[in-house]
Amino acid sequence: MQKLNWRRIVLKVGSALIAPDQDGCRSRYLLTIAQFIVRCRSQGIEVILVSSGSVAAGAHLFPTAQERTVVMKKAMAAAGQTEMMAMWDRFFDFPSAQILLTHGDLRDRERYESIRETVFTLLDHGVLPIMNENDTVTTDDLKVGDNDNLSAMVAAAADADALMIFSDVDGLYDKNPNLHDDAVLLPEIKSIDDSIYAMAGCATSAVGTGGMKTKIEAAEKATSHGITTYIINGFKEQTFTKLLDGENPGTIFLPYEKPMQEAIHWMTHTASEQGEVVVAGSYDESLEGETGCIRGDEIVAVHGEFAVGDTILVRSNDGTRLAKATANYSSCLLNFIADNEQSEFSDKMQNSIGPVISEKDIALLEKS
Ligand SMILES: Nc1ncnc2c1ncn2[C@@H]1O[C@H](COP(=O)(O)OP(=O)(O)O)[C@@H](O)[C@H]1O
Ligand SMILES: N[C@@H](CCC(=O)OP(=O)(O)O)C(=O)O
Repeated sequence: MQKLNWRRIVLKVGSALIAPDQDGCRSRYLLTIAQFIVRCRSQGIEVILVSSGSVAAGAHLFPTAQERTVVMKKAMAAAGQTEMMAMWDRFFDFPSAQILLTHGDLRDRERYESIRETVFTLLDHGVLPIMNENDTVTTDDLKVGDNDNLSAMVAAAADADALMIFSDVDGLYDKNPNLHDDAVLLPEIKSIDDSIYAMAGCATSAVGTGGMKTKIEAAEKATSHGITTYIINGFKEQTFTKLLDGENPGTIFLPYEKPMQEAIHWMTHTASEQGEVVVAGSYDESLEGETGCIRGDEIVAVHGEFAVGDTILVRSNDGTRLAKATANYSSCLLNFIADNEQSEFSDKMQNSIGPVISEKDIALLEKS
């Protein structure tokens, strides 16, 4: 067998593979995935598993449930997660560890660093991290909402070389293959633009969450961090043989040639802004020329409440999203600077505190 040149990979397993009959966990497909994990580890490849399926796995424990309300799904997830972890654990003769998280954890830089450190420590000690969204505690504001995007955030946090999204189709087709007989499989995607998103339809399986759209979003997040991304069929054994032979069994999304630096990637794709600073200048005037230099007299308005170190959105007054950045000032102080007519005051502040946003903590956004 040829030696694969991945150092660390993230595998994302969809609900349909965990509970194909929607009647509790089944080992039918997981056994092959588990064998793949064992083979990768025996070649020295570090593996992180993102496993969906807690709701699908737990549903059978609530036979009298009339409807799948949000609260009912949370209860199913809480109960199903235990069954699912027990199932995974049975396959391995090495330890595994459960990490449940939300977007609230990933978008907070301190908690994000803590997740990274824990994952690296587990890997250093040969423990398999198994991750999922913490469905029981999520709210609309706190959740990632789908494990495709979550797995891409995890892959970026873990500095993985490859992200493999195992689904119930062979890869990305030019249209939904479950609805169109003439759909064509696309083996390689060099760059992701609107035409790629236009191919994605919704999930047609009973248990899937995001369909192809969230998988393309995940591929965009991961490839922009230099992570090769696969969408592949987890139901077929030959998928795993091909992967181990170094072949492409589905769709491969090629990584950016110039990947974003880790902190900028986190700010662009994982952090969400706590507030907004509206500036008078245009994109080029405010940010491209002297990156990070926003003068106090350029600030038109400050929206939301944020503290030093929070992520903010910089927007021009024509509505264009210019950048995401780490705030060096609180919203309270920036409001004061914006309201103060005398520019000497803001100059004095900036001379002592520094620029409103710093050059190293700024992610320029597309003009949108
Ligand atoms: N262009 C497309 N190519 C492939 N599958 C597509 C496409 N558009 C929509 N789909 C649907 O996406 C489904 C996979 O997504 P989903 O059901 O969320 O799976 P998972 O549980 O693996 O995340 C496929 O079964 C298919 O019905
Ligand atoms: N956190 C949820 C999974 C949500 C999800 O993204 O599901 P899927 O589309 O099957 O990957 C669960 O464990 O049921």
